[in-house]
Amino acid sequence: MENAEELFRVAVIGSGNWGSVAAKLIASNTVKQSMFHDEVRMWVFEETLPNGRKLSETINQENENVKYLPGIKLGSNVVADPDLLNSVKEVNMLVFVTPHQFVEGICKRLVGNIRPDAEAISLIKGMEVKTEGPCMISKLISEMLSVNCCVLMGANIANEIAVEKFSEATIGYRQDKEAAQRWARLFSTPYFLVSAVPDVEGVELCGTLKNVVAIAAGLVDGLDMGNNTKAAIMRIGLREMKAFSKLLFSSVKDSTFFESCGVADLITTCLGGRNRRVAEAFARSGGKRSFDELETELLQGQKLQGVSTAKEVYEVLRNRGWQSLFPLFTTVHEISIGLLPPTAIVEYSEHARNLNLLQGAVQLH
Ligand SMILES: NC(=O)c1ccc[n+]([C@@H]2O[C@H](COP(=O)([O-])OP(=O)(O)OC[C@H]3O[C@@H](n4cnc5c(N)ncnc54)[C@H](O)[C@@H]3O)[C@@H](O)[C@H]2O)c1
Ligand SMILES: O=P(O)(O)OC[C@H](O)CO
Repeated sequence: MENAEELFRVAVIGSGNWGSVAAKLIASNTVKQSMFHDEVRMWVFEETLPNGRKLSETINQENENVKYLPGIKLGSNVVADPDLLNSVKEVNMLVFVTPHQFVEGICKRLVGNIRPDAEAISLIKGMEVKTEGPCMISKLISEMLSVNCCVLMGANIANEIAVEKFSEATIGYRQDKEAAQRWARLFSTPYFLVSAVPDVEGVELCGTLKNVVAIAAGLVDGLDMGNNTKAAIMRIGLREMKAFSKLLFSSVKDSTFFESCGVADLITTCLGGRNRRVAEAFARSGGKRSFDELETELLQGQKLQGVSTAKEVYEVLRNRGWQSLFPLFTTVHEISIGLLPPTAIVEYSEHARNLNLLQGAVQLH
């Protein structure tokens, strides 16, 4: 902070389903806590609604995101703004919450246009794959904008938090514990319990990779395989999440997988998430309808992260010759591009062999 008495000003960059709930959570705190400026700006990727009105105008008039979070009041101190650069003016706490595929473009526009003392947090579950290797979204934000970037992930189906049902979340931070505590103060409410761990990569990889496992869980639902099969998929998936994370970053801690961002998010997403839902419909179509088509039909503008993340993970596996070590991740991608039928997710003989390999290759216990 340039001036010790200056209040922290927050902007939420993104206004989808989770972005809108994040704005609501934050707005309920900024009005109560004197360290924060009351107003919360929310950048809106502008669109015209079927009634001809602009989404941002409607949000400001009705205090509701009628497209991505209908029926929920955001708080009168949330101000929607379709102008990205204006939305971050004077802001020193930037909350990134868009589908991961749009972040790089957004950051390019923000370069040179944010406060030098700004700090960031990413609620985005996903990664990018560059020629030099995988790049987590928090690192992309941090490097492009020269800001410290924490992450917040957890068992957080947005529609449930919107109606204030109790849930937990995990902040991952690198060194700046004070910043992590400030983020925790900004997000915590009696129904949204936030804790912080010094493991950015572990927290972010949990949130990212569980979306691939959720696609697998949706496939077994669509094949009517039952609960035992789904539990097996979740167990194998968790094991691959942990092995992949530790191979990429030796600093990732085992304990992170027992936080909300780990096993809890995996469970909620595999039971009730959008990735699961669309994958179920894909399997029920026998793989004949594409994920893109089903996403458009079922989610009405909301975005899946699991299919693109499976592709990104697959690229990493292929580049490093690790495919046979990660049969579930590999199979999800090959099913999603039509190389294998949906039933391949439960053809286990090869998986079992490969899981033994995995145990030998990676220190799992
Ligand atoms: N929805 C949830 O329950 C939930 C919970 C936790 C984390 N997340 C994560 O939060 C992130 C954001 O998800 P969400 O649910 O808020 O979004 P969403 O899927 O509901 O909405 C899609 C958003 O993308 C915007 N968009 C479309 N095209 C764009 C473009 N070209 N450039 C920029 N924006 C564009 C839309 O306007 C909309 O705001 C994702 O990484 C997701 O995995 C979601
Ligand atoms: O609806 P999904 O599958 O995008 O998952 C939502 C959240 O990530 C659950 O924590």
